[in-house]
Amino acid sequence: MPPAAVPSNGNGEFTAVDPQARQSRPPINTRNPYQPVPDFLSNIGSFKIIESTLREGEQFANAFFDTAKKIEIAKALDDFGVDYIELTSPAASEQSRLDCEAICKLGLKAKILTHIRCHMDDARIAVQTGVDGVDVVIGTSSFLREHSHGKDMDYIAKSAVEVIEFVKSHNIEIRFSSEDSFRSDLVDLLSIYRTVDKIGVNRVGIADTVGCASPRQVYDLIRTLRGVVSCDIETHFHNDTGCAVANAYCALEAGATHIDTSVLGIGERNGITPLGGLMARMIVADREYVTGKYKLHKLRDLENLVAEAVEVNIPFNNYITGFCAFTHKAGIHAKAILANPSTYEIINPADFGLTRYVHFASRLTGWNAIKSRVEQLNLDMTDAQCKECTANIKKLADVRPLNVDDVDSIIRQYHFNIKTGKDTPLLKGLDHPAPVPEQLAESGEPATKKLRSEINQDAARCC
Ligand SMILES: CC(=O)SCCNC(=O)CCNC(=O)[C@H](O)C(C)(C)COP(=O)(O)OP(=O)(O)OC[C@H]1O[C@@H](n2cnc3c(N)ncnc32)[C@H](O)[C@@H]1OP(=O)(O)O
Ligand SMILES: O=C(O)CCC(=O)C(=O)O
Ligand SMILES: [Zn+2]
Repeated sequence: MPPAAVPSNGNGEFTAVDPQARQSRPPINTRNPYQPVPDFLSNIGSFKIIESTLREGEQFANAFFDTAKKIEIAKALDDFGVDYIELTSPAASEQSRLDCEAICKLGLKAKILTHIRCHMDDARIAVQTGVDGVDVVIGTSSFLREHSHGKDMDYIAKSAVEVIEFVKSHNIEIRFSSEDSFRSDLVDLLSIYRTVDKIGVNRVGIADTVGCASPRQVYDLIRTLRGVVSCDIETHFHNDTGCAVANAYCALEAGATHIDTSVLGIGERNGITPLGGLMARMIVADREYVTGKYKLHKLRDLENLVAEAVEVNIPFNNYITGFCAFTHKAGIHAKAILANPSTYEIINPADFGLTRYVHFASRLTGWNAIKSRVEQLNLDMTDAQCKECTANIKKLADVRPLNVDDVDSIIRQYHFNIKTGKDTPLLKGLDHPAPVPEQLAESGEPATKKLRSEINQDAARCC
């Protein structure tokens, strides 16, 4: 069972948000002043998602989905609001075929696609499954023509036409894609796309199969293709060189209409554009479109479902749902976040049903964060006292990692001391006499045995 994707409120003991303090804060900016200006090519505000967790995602090294899990994932994707769900080829195995039929019978809102080789044997099986559409692919780069299927461009064009016409004759949506598009000859590519567009293919697909493309290359190729075909353009980006989200965005800017994703980005090698990463990028570009179309608050559950199914943890730095994606630590950040979250947040966690956290238990903590914590604890301290108390906290934080309880007891003890008029030297906040550094380090030992993420989680609370 993977850990919760974000720091939870745990036992809920700190729902402590001071409503007064909250009201006095300026509202979060919901409109991004840097939102891109629409242009005639861009589909930033009208894209569709082809969700391939159940096809590309099944190619992830750890993936095994039984029928029940596939159905659960398909329903969750549908509920999230993806436009298409792409399934493994029914030619891959008998169970793959049966699963494809079973998912087609669910009556989901999303259109169901299956993904096949450019071959009549596969096409004949695919059209019998009940899918709404068939995604056909064949390699066009010299690598694939030589080392995969061994066919030349004439053969590819001929078989593409045959398969497309066959699928169309069954009144099923059809897409034709070139595998390894970015290492294919541009003239070959444009020529085959023009051919399939003329015979009425619904979409053409561009695939960065090896993850070699840069955003600029993507923009150039898609913009050129946009001038050649009139059908929709789907794009598929592997993440080997870290550009999968950026490439998807550039493709939309250049006129692509559909983006392939998988939950958590799972797929061959290190995978493709992650659904959550795409949502993060697109909500900044067009919040209205994204929030109007997708149930973003379901993202975390969807990711947990898939993470559990393929037995991985959600990465700490995952887009949106990584445990620290909305945790603010350094004092300078914390102060500004408390004043107006948009200062250091381009995404509002509430759009995803999530909460922001302010970390206030480290040597980087500033007095503004402590003051906010003092207010959450309903204690009465002046700014000068908050500053002195912060100095105490820093002193201990220089020796060992702290958690919320450490800081709260320093604050409470400090508060008790000032209210009772006791002399309060540094480290006066500890319940016991000021420990020497070795004792502090020792008392920190159990904490250091915890995962650092757990410690950090313990050290931050929602603001
Ligand atoms: C980039 C991508 O992710 S593409 C999608 C990948 N998806 C899959 O591979 C689905 C799962 N695959 C499978 O179950 C199997 O590979 C099958 C059933 C499709 C084919 O299995 P096999 O016949 O045993 O062949 P094998 O997998 O060893 O090799 C691939 C075969 O497909 C052919 N081929 C590869 N790509 C294509 C293509 N796009 N169009 C037509 N034929 C192709 C190859 O020439 C090779 O056939 P050959 O051995 O007769 O030369
Ligand atoms: O069919 C496609 O467009 C993409 C196939 C694929 O997974 C890839 O090329 O990486
Ligand atoms: Zn792929």
